[in-house]
Amino acid sequence: MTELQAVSWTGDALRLIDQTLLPHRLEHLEIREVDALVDAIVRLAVRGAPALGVAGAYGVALAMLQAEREGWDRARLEAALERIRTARPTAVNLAGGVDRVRPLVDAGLAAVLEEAGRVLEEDVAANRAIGVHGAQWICARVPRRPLRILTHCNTGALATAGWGTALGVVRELHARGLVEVVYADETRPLLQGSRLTAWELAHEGIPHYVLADGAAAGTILRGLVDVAIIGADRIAANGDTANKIGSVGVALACADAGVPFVVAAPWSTVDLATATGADIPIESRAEEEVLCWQGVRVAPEGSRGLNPAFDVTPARLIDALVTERGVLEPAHGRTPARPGGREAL
Ligand SMILES: CSC[C@H]1O[C@H](OP(=O)(O)O)[C@H](O)[C@@H]1O
Repeated sequence: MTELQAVSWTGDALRLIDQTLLPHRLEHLEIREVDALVDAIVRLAVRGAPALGVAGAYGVALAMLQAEREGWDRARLEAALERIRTARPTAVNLAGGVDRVRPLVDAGLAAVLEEAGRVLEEDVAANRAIGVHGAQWICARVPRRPLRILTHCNTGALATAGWGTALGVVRELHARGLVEVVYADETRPLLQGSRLTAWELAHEGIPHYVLADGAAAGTILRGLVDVAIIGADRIAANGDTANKIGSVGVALACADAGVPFVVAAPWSTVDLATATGADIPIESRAEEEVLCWQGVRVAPEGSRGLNPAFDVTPARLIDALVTERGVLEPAHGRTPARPGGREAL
C-alpha cells in the first residue's frame, strides 16, 4: 500500500484525509481557515494524537496566512491559535504541536513551516523506531509464533504522520512474517477500529477479525490473544495512560489472563507535566454518538448518553511502554518520570 498521509501541507493549505468518510470513500479536505480546522478536529476528520500534533503545528501557518488575508491583529491570531490547541483536550500532541511552532510566529512563515515539517518528519521516524523496539520487546517476551495480536481503536498511518504507532509495531511484525491474525476492536461509538484499522490492515494484507468491543475480554480470556497493543493520547509521568474508551477493559483482561499489555506512542505523547492519570483531562463527547446509529436514534427518548472519549489505564497494568527512545515497563516501576526510566530511554 502506498504510504498514507493523513496530514500534509500543500504550500498554502492543510491537506487532510477526511477520516469520517472511510472506509468507503477516500477524500481529502484542503483547509485554509481556522474555523474549518477546528471543525475537522472536533468531528474527527483528522484524529489520532500524533496526527493532531502535526495538524496543530501546520495550523499555526494556516492561521498566519488567514491573519494576513483578513488583517487580523496579533491578539486575534493568538486567540485563533488557542482555539486550535484546545479543540480536543486529551491528546497532548495537539497543544504540543501548536506550542512547539507558536514561538516562531515572529520569525515568519518560512520558519513556522520549517518547524512544522520537522514535527511531521520526526513523527514518521519515531513510528518506525517504535515499530522496531516494539517488535523486539514482543518477540523477546512472547514465545508463540506466529502471533495473535489484539488492538483497540486506530493507531496506524491515519492516526499519525505515517506508518503508525501500535499498528506500526503490527506492521513491523508482519514484515517479519510473525503475525497470524490481528483482532481489531470495532471501537464504538465512532468505529475507528472497524472503519479505519480494518481498512489499513486490509490494505497491508494483514489477516484480521473485527470484533465487538465487548468481545475483547472474552477473546483474551479464552487464550486466543498472545499480546495486546494500543496507542496513547497522553501518558502521565507515572506511566498512567489515557487512550480510547475501552482500553482499560482490555488491560484488565490481559492482567487477568497473563497476556502482555503494550502501549506504543512517541515521546511527544508523554506529558511529564501531568503527574498521574487522574490529572489527564478526559474529553466528553456528544451523547448522541452513543444514543444514535447513523443519525437514527436507537435508545428510547428519555435515555441519556454517557460518552467519555477516553479512559485511563493505570501504569500497574502496562507491561511495556514503547517509544522511539526504547521500552519502559511501568508495571515494574520503570516509568517516564523515574530517573531509571529516563536513563533507560
Ligand atoms: C496513534 S495515537 C491514536 C489514538 O488516538 C485515538 O483517539 P481519537 O480517534 O479519538 O483521536 C485513540 O485513542 C488512539 O489510540
